[in-house]
Amino acid sequence: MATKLLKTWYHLVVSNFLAIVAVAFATAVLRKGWPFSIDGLAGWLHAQRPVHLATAVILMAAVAKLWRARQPRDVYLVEYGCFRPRPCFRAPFATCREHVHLLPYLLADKESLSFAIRLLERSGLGEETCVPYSYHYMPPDRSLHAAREETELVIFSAIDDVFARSTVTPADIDVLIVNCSIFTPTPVFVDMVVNRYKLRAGVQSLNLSGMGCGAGLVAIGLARNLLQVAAPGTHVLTVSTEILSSQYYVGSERAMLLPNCLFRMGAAATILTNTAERARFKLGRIVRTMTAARDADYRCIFQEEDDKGIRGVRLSKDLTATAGNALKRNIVAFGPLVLPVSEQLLVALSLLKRKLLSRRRGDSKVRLYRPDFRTAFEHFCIHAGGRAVIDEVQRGLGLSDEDVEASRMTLHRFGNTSSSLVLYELAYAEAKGRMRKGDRVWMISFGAGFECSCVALECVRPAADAAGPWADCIHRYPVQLPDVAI
Ligand SMILES: CC(C)(COP(=O)(O)OP(=O)(O)OC[C@H]1O[C@@H](n2cnc3c(N)ncnc32)[C@H](O)[C@@H]1OP(=O)(O)O)[C@@H](O)C(=O)NCCC(=O)NCCSC(=O)CC(=O)O
Repeated sequence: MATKLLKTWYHLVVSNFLAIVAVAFATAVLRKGWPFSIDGLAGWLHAQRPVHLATAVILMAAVAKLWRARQPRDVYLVEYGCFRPRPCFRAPFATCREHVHLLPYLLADKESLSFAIRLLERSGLGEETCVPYSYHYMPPDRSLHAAREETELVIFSAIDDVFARSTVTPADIDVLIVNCSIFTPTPVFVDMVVNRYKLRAGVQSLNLSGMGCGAGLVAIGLARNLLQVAAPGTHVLTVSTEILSSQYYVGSERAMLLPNCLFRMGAAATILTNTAERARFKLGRIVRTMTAARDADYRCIFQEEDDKGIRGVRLSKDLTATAGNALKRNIVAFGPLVLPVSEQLLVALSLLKRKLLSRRRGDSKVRLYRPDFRTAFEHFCIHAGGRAVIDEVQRGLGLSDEDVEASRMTLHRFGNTSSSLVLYELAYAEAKGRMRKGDRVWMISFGAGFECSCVALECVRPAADAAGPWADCIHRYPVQLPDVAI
């Protein structure tokens, strides 16, 4: 109790140190110079030549305007929308179990069969996650036609949702960014969207592919960069998805079977702009870290053919450790931008202590202080790549079960929907009514490459209702997750 109180006082004093010094200084100056005479000041101004006063005012106004113009514009999230799958797409465990028992290549390899079932049951996914129509066929329909059908369903639903929730119309969109990692048809996704919503001929469009689950935040970062220098009132529409139909792995290699168990259908769309009206969130700091220079990291999520020439995506067993390391590197840059001074001071002191002790005793094992990110954020949206990925981030950042609830529940309800996941998690916090004006959100994503992106948001206006992907089930969450420790 006493330690908690001490910590609160410490944060209060250190975080407001500059303000405290400024007030003390101003008081000292006032005490020395008091009493000021208004008449004296008026007299002094009167004694100046009017032309000098006017020049000074104009000069100050020009400098202020120039300074303001050189500042990057603030960027806002106007609204976001997510694809909500209908119950007919559900893939309960019983159906998955039955289906894998009907796949001849898995039947021939009993070990891989039981491995796939065991992983599914321990993955953190629930009974209501959804897969595209193509997966409900036996064997799965991996045709281009099926993939295109899935694409149109998920991305148009997400875009319809975001337009329905905001006053922005398709005619207002100036820039369009769509990301999908594995599947890239021709014409590409942006053309599909332009065609469907009849966007203006001059719309700038970008398609991001092959970047895995991290691409959703990469798209938001790209939109932010464009909006910071664009004319006021510019609107960017981003769409994040992963199309599964053509990617179902029909072999028996464990590391390549894992994506079949984890990935589920989903998509999310956001509208961003650079004026504050109509905004729901203000974008804060964004930091992206690439670790692809390390061979192991580069091959961590790898699309290739197995021994039998069957194409799939191999997920390395080291993925969670790789994600943890990438996040650590990211935090080195992100932390100082978002943490309060009081936390940064504690990190600096522990660094100093380690340096001194290692010099004196050769003891380099002094633990560094782990900053408390809960002093900087009220909500955490961690890419729910799998149960172990959330475990790793929770452990690494020292977060509580409540802090990672949105991630675990999203994995349970929707599965790993790839780059759209973090927006489903944001929707969870909003649907639960936990988001308040001024609340800060930390989004963390990982993606093939390997890379880690962090985005900070501040809530300007919470959602008016719980409509969205969680509308029909939020009352059942949080659910008790099965204990898989044994
Ligand atoms: C899959 C799990 C739920 C399984 O958890 P468990 O509690 O069962 O325990 P576990 O980790 O020991 O694994 C159980 C068994 O699976 C094996 N196993 C685990 N991961 C494996 C892998 N990648 N390749 C091959 N085998 C693997 C283990 O060796 C062990 O085998 P045995 O029992 O024989 O010893 C978890 O490991 C997990 O969440 N892993 C991370 C999943 C992941 O990579 N997600 C990221 C997706 S990519 C992404 O999201 C980003 C992107 O696409 O860009």
